[in-house]
Amino acid sequence: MSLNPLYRRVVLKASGEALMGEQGFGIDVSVVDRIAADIAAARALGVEVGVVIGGGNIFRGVAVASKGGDRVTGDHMGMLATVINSLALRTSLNKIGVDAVVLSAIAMPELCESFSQRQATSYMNAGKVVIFAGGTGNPFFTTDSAAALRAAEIGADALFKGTQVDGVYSADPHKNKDAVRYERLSHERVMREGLGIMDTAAIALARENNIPIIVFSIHEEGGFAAILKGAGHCTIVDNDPAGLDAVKA
Ligand SMILES: Nc1ncnc2c1ncn2[C@@H]1O[C@H](COP(=O)(O)OP(=O)(O)O)[C@@H](O)[C@H]1O
Ligand SMILES: O=c1ccn([C@@H]2O[C@H](COP(=O)(O)OP(=O)(O)O)[C@@H](O)[C@H]2O)c(=O)[nH]1
Repeated sequence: MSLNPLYRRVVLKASGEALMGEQGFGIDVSVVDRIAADIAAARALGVEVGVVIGGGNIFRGVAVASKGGDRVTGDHMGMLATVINSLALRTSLNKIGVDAVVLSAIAMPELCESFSQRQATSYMNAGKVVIFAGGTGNPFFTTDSAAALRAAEIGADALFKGTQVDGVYSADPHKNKDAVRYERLSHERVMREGLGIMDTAAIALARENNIPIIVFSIHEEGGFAAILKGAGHCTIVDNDPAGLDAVKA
């Protein structure tokens, strides 16, 4: 049976902040369970899925630095937060019968395996959901950059950014109610206009490796699989082969 998803292998970047639900901090298990169900639906289409989760629901290094603390230690704490979130997602996936493994950029063998490109590729070939924990393993980076990096390393066809908003806008829609949503635009334009949906390092890495970025709302139940079937609501950021540069919704 061919289900013909748009992409064969993808990396999903799931917002850390989304995991806290209405609580304002930490992990709301019902939200993690729902994201796990969305990943299961993507797997059911035959798509190989790698996942990077943020840590903003628990800790961000910049928050320490802004109060005069040590940025590097703060970033270490942020990376640990992504491991906590990754373990929560693995639990939710296993609970519904999805085979999932956590590979961490920071070695912590009692909790999970360490990341290597070879091991990650081998698990993905075997149909496991691979959760990339610990970001890039380096301070001064973000989980968006980690997602772009892992997508390049495992040869993903697309990077899905599941975030708080339903696409890329002409300005931050949380700050500007007149912002217009794009249907499609180039990596180059996102960088040129400083559209703050993802950090520039992540966009640049995706552009250099010709990886499209699909920006969609992580809060939309079933949104991930719907986009994979060509039906969902999102913005596609790609290398603009048609020379369109940007198409407004
Ligand atoms: N041009 C833009 N289009 C869409 N969102 C934007 C834009 N500029 C800034 N944002 C903001 O970026 C946020 C997502 O970025 P980020 O902090 O990386 O979230 P996440 O927690 O999902 O990783 C959105 O919630 C939105 O408020
Ligand atoms: O490669 C990385 C990835 C993450 N972080 C730290 O982990 C925190 C949580 O990640 P992020 O802010 O990307 O999470 P999200 O915004 O998706 O919740 C960051 O603020 C950084 O402090 C880091 O130092 N290096």
